[in-house]
Amino acid sequence: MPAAHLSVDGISHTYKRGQVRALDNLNFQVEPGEALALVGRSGCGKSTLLHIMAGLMTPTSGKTLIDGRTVSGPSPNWVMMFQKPSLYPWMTVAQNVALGLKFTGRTAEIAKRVPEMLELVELADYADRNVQDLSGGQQQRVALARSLAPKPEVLFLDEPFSALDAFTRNNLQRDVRRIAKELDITLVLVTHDLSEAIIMAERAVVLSANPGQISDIIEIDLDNRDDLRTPEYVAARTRLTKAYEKAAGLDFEARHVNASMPSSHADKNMKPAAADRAAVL
Ligand SMILES: Nc1ncnc2c1ncn2[C@@H]1O[C@H](COP(=O)(O)OP(=O)(O)OP(=O)(O)O)[C@@H](O)[C@H]1O
Repeated sequence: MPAAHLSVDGISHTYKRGQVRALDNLNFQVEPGEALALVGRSGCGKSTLLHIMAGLMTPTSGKTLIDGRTVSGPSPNWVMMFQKPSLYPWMTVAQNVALGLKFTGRTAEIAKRVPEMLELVELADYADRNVQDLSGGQQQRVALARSLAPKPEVLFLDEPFSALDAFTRNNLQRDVRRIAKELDITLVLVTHDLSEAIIMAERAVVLSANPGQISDIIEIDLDNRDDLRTPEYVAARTRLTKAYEKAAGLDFEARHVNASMPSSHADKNMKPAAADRAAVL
């Protein structure tokens, strides 16, 4: 099946009966097979938008179209991965991966598809292990295999790697991008981490907050996503950082506060703008 095209058409969303304006009239397209990142400061509406796009929430107004069909709820054709992989601890790796197919009534495909998926996420030797015995990164790979087994057209990622160490996170970012390209899956990813957006996505939608609006859409045109020292990477990083700062309304004081503060203290006792700056770095 060819990759899906997404269209976000005039999406607005409010919470608390209109008291919180989370999103205001968002319009953009995601091309078939494209990987698109949603970035912006905390509270700008990234998760709200992703949940709406995946059919897990109904917007106050507007709609998402996937290949011309209005998204009105969850579907096996578009799947979401979260920060914490929700695996069944009493089941083996293979059984967890099979669940995606079981839930969609495709049990006949399990015998062929599960080993294929485990191969893809480099866990072929772990099929009979209990998921509890796996590392956080390996568990996220199991969740990925489970999501991909029913051959979705779109994969939504809500900061799925943020709980992992830098090395594991880096490997997964590259592997998920590679797998999405191999399987011709359209990818939409929410991230706080601008490096993650650059490694994984061809474009980033940068949101400003209160209410969430599109501040910029940045092209990330890189030939080589493995080497983070190339001039292209540095240029993309600079463009995205500037767009993020503009959208977040970060000022000189925020930079100063952050520059004098160890990163382990970045979230505590810090003004919101400074905490955002920490997220950029
Ligand atoms: N259930 C809710 N009820 C009321 N307000 C909410 C609810 N969920 C989110 N909001 C508000 O909507 C706005 C957008 O929230 P959202 O979680 O989508 O932002 P975000 O960019 O994903 O934030 P973060 O990066 O911190 O996860 C924020 O002002 C938030 O406080």
